Order: sequence, then structure tokens, then C-alpha cells
Amino acid sequence: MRISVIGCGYLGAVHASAMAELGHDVVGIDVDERKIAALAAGRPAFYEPGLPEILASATASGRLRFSTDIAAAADAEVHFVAVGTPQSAETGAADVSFVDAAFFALLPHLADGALVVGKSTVPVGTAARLAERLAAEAPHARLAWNPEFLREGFAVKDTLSPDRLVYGIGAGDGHAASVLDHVYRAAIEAGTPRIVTDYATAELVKVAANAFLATKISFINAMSEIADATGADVTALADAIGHDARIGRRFLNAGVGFGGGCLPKDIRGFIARAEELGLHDTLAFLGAVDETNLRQRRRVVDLAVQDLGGTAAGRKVAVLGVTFKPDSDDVRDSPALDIAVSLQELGAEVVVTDPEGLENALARRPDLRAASTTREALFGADLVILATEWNEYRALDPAAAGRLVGERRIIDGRNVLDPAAWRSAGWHYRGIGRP
Ligand SMILES: NC(=O)c1ccc[n+]([C@@H]2O[C@H](COP(=O)([O-])OP(=O)(O)OC[C@H]3O[C@@H](n4cnc5c(N)ncnc54)[C@H](O)[C@@H]3O)[C@@H](O)[C@H]2O)c1
Ligand SMILES: O=c1ccn([C@@H]2O[C@H](COP(=O)(O)OP(=O)(O)O[C@H]3O[C@H](CO)[C@@H](O)[C@H](O)[C@H]3O)[C@@H](O)[C@H]2O)c(=O)[nH]1
Repeated sequence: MRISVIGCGYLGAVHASAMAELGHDVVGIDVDERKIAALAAGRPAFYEPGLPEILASATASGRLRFSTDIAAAADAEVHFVAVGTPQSAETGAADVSFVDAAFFALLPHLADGALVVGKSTVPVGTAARLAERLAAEAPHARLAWNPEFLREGFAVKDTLSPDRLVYGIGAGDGHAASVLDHVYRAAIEAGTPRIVTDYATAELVKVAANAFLATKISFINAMSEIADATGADVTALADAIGHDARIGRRFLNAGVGFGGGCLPKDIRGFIARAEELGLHDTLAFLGAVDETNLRQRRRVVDLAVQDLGGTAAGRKVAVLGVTFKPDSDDVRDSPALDIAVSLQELGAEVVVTDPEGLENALARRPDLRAASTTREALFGADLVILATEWNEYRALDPAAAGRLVGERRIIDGRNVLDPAAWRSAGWHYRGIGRP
């Protein structure tokens, strides 16, 4: 099919490349000229495993083109809108102005029978509002909402083989569902479950899923604080409750908490939307989920100060990882970056390192000192904090690392190291909710 993808960030660039990989004829559109120039040259503007390969093959084959001009989308039968919906500073609500701008820019270019498909995460009610405008201004076109569930670091795989497909369609618009079936034929033939529903449900599925995941993480992080107060072990607790299939072990890893461009902003946006709907108490628990999450970062900073003997001033702290998760260069709302900045503000001489995230971290915090290798970061440190569980940090050899640092003290902010191995190599090891 002929497809356009409007907005080529973390979501859109992967979606456009994956659609071309499936054999569709795709044009990617973005207002950011630098991003488009890089993508057109076959170079992703960010780090995502597997993306360079499919982007390069699709651009070389001519199945994938990029443009800053929305008119280049005019030929497409299906238009995916994948622009950002960041958190508004004052209210916490999702800012849908980019979605509106992309949608209205697209309107005059819609061919007869074209299908506009929202992919961005939006407050419930957005699709119905846009569908009304479409009916008034381009009645020959239709709208569907098809939320995206990809995880950064697994974005290509998640797009090509999703867990499920959700289509929010207008009343009686079975044709929109069959067009989307055509787009996703490979996944459907492979047995991917598909849920066809109304706009509101589709919009809510997305934020409900992220709210549930965030709740699961804050639940286990709250347990980690109880474990710290009682000498219990939160990893054994997670293993034990996770064996109950109703609970499940995934997303029960305690640590510095969740970050990124999705979970934090999506729960805040969901709370704000419920408020707008007059449901003032309904999502109060998500406020607690957010607060518990932010408390984990503060707890790690407090533990660091404690381990340094009561003050961070003048002490050298190596922070391993700045991204919000491994296999991504994304530092949006990153707990690791927050911890590094907080310790620096307390007077510590912080050195950060990360395999892929340093450029983004320094763009946000040029005042941070960065080391390009783990070795350089560790050198002379009074305290090491493992903040993002990149494989390179999981595999650190405690004896070799011990020869580099000034003092053998480590806070394992992701509970991924073997406490016994580190302690027997002479380290003061501390996990999160681990005795
Ligand atoms: N990043 C993820 O893993 C992920 C996963 C699922 C859903 N989402 C949702 O997808 C949406 C996009 O997220 P993202 O992480 O890709 O954001 P992003 O900031 O990386 O990308 C958004 C892109 O949209 C472009 N843009 C803004 N206005 C535009 C316009 N009028 N026309 C064309 N391009 C425009 C920006 O230049 C930017 O490149 C959000 O709603 C997010 O919640 C993201
Ligand atoms: O047990 C866990 C699991 C995750 N995290 C943290 O939670 C955050 C989010 O992780 P993850 O969900 O894997 O990454 P995202 O790429 O942000 O993906 C989430 O957000 C996307 C955007 O909405 C959705 O599409 C995905 O389904 C949803 O998982 C990261 O900071 C992780 O370190 C934990 O602290 N403990």
C-alpha cells in the first residue's frame, strides 16, 4: 500500500521503516529538517537496535522516502500520525497541539478514500473530535486510531511482531478495519490478536496499559522500601509472587524507577484527563504511583550520601548509565540522569558514562562531566552507582573494577549484580530492597 508516516521520531522513524520492510511504499514526513536529512541518507537520528539495517535497505530500494513537505504525503492511501504528545508544563495534560497541527496540515492533501490513522498517545476524546472535523472538511476520507505499544530497545521487533493490534474505528466503518488488516497482513497471518473497537476504547487501551505497567513498577518499588526497613529481599519477593500467573514476574524489577518519554507523561496525562472528565478521585492512585516512582530517585541519592559518610561534597561519584533504560539513547525523564544531577547539586564530583546516551545527556545538562569509557568513569571513584542496566555494566568484573576506583563502594540501582561476588571482592555493595 502507499503509506505516509507523519512525525519521524522514536515511534515514526521505526514505523515508517518497518512498513517499508513489509513491502509497502512509504514516505516519512517531519518538520525537523536535520532529522529528515539524516533519515533520507539512511541514518537514524537516534539509537535503536535493528533500525539502521531496515532503514538502509528500505531507503536503498526506493520503498522509503523522506520529506519535510506534507504535500509529499498526498499520494498515500493510509496516513499514520506519529507526532509527539508531550506533557504540558502547567497541568500535566498531554499536549495535543502537534497532533492537531499535523492533522490540519494533512487535510488539504487527502486523496479520495484516504484513511488517517492516529498512532500518537492521546487523551480520550481526541479521535472523536478529529473525526468530526474530518467529516466536515474532508468527508471523502476516514479516521482510525491505532495505538502503538512498542518498547524502545525492541522497537523494530515490536512493530513487526506486535503483541496485539488495536483498531479504534468510527461507527460502522468496517472498511477502515479491512484497510488496516491489509497494512498489517504479515502480523495478522502470524496470529497477532486484533481488537476492533471504538475510538474511546482504543485511546484508553493505550494509557490504561501504561498506567498498569507503571503501577506494577511502583508497587515493587514500594515493596523495596519495606524490604530495606525489614531486612527482606525484594528480588526473592518478586520471584515468589511472580510465580503466581495472575501476577507474573515481568515488570517487577525494583530499582531507580521508571522514566522515558512514555510512562511518566502518560500517567500524568491520564490523571489530568480524568480531572477534566470530573472524575477527581478515580485516578488518585496514579498520583501515588508517580510519587513512589520519584521517591526511588531521591532514595538512591540519600543512600549515596549515607554511603559517603554523610556528605557528597567533594566526593567523586561514577554514575554508570544516563538513559532511562538500556539499548536506547533516550534520556527523557531518565532516573539515572536525575540522580547524577542531584548528586552534583549536592557538591559531588560526578562523572557519568553511557554507551549511547552521552550526547543527549550533555545536550540537556552540559554542566555534567562525562567519560567515554567505563574505565575512565570508575577511575578514582569514591562511590559507583549502576543506574542503567546496560549489559556492559551487568558484566563488570568486581576485582578489575576494584583496582580502578578509589573506594570500593557500589549502589546497584537496578539489582542486576551478584551481591556475594561484589562483597567477596571487597566491595561495600548495596542494592535496592536487598539485604
Ligand atoms: N517512543 C516510544 O517508544 C513510543 C511508543 C508508543 C507510543 N509513543 C507515542 O508516540 C508519539 C510520538 O512519540 P516519540 O517518542 O516518537 O516522540 P518524538 O519526540 O521522538 O517524535 C515526534 C516527532 O514529531 C515531529 N513533529 C512534530 N510536529 C510535527 C508536524 N506538525 N508534522 C510533522 N512532524 C511533526 C517532531 O519533529 C518529532 O520528530 C507520542 O504520542 C508518544 O506518546 C511513543
Ligand atoms: O521491571 C521493571 C521494568 C521497567 N522498568 C523501567 O520502566 C521504564 C519503562 O520501560 P519500558 O516499558 O520497557 O520502556 P518504554 O520504551 O518506555 O515502553 C513503554 O512505553 C511505551 C510508550 O508508550 C509503550 O509503547 C510500551 O508498551 C511501554 O512498555 C524504564 O525506565 C525501565 O527501566 C523498571 O524500573 N522495572
